[in-house]
Amino acid sequence: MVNVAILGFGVVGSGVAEVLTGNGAGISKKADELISLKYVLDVRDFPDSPFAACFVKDFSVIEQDPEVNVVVETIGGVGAALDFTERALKAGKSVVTSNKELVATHGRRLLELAAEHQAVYLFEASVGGGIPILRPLSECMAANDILEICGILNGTANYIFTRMVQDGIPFAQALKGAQANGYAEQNPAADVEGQDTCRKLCILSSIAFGWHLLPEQVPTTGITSITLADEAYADACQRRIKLLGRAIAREDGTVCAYVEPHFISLQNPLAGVDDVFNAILVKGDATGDVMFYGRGAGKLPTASAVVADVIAAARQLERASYRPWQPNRPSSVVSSDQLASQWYVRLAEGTCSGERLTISGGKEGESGWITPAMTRPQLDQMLEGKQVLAVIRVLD
Ligand SMILES: NC(=O)C1=CN([C@@H]2O[C@H](COP(=O)(O)OP(=O)(O)OC[C@H]3O[C@@H](n4cnc5c(N)ncnc54)[C@H](OP(=O)(O)O)[C@@H]3O)[C@@H](O)[C@H]2O)C=CC1
Ligand SMILES: N[C@@H](CC=O)C(=O)O
Repeated sequence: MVNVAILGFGVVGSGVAEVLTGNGAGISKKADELISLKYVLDVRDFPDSPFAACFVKDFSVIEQDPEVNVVVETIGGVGAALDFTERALKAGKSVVTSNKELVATHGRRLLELAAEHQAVYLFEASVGGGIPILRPLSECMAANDILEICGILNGTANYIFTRMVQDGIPFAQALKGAQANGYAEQNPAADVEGQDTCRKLCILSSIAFGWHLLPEQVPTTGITSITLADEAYADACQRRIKLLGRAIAREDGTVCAYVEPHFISLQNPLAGVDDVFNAILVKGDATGDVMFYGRGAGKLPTASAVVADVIAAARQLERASYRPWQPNRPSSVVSSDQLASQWYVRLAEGTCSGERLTISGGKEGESGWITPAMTRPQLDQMLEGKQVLAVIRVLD
């Protein structure tokens, strides 16, 4: 019998309770064990919940109960979530989480702590919501050297772009829709300013390259400055705007990782990824491109990934875990400034070298451009003295 405790009964935690109990018979069969929900911990009260009898307020009840084998952490952040995770692992309980902030910053140490206490630490739901990505990357692609990871990794940002383009609604209104659907972080700044994508890119890179890439090493630009005018210029040159996390392995062993919105051509498979969907292109030296696609956020898709990890933890405690990755290598990270590409530029007035884009109903004097390929420092030099309204990297 495997007893589960859920920490944090929000969007994901309540979904985990629903899936665990709703699909209970099948789940227990797949785990070769009866899996039972014993506790739910939350700061709030949920008297009307069907799980009301499971609620506790004090984590030590869970920590000290020898019958609890698996703890699901769906609180988020690096405060109480870190404290409870460490205490659960030290008590020999396996921990399953959707908390990418915690994994991206403390994942290496928590994997080591789990191994020291014969427990496992699993976090499939921390990247790509319901998309199976971490285990396939770590196991099914293990024979490859990973050359590049490039993905739409934030459901909220992608939902916002889709609503802006398809419904013509402004950014703030589209963000409200993402929040109403339970896609956004508690503080949605992490979604729209790119940190959430950055954290997921760090987790993917740490697994792919075998050493801990830290969020502070990844230059990150979000989507808050993107307007309907930029979307119109993207449309005018048969491109879509998408927020991408990219990590490129270079021949000298260094990695160039960054998060930025991109103008991507309609031929790129990522261009057609809309709404809350995420997609991750992984290029292996043997496989070439492999694409992972599915719902990147939301209650039940994310709960699906969490519960799959609960089953993995129940089935094969000693084999389910990721190998702790190596410590960070500060000298192995190179700046995206070195990466040449074409750029979309929107100017308040004047001209710029490259192809001029035309939209109907644009503001007087304003113009959009696709420049020749160059690095960001070269672009900044070219634009010196001009009134620049937007700059977005192009990826064809
Ligand atoms: N929503 C999604 O689609 C996805 C979310 N994630 C990640 O999963 C995690 C949870 O996200 P989500 O469910 O959306 O977040 P929610 O804010 O909906 O849920 C978190 C819950 O934990 C409660 N909580 C806060 N502090 C404590 C504490 N100290 N002890 C017990 N409970 C506490 C919160 O209460 P209160 O509200 O009162 O603060 C809330 O009920 C985050 O790390 C998020 O990034 C990952 C993939 C998808
Ligand atoms: N806020 C996140 C939730 C899933 O990780 C997102 O929108 O992708």
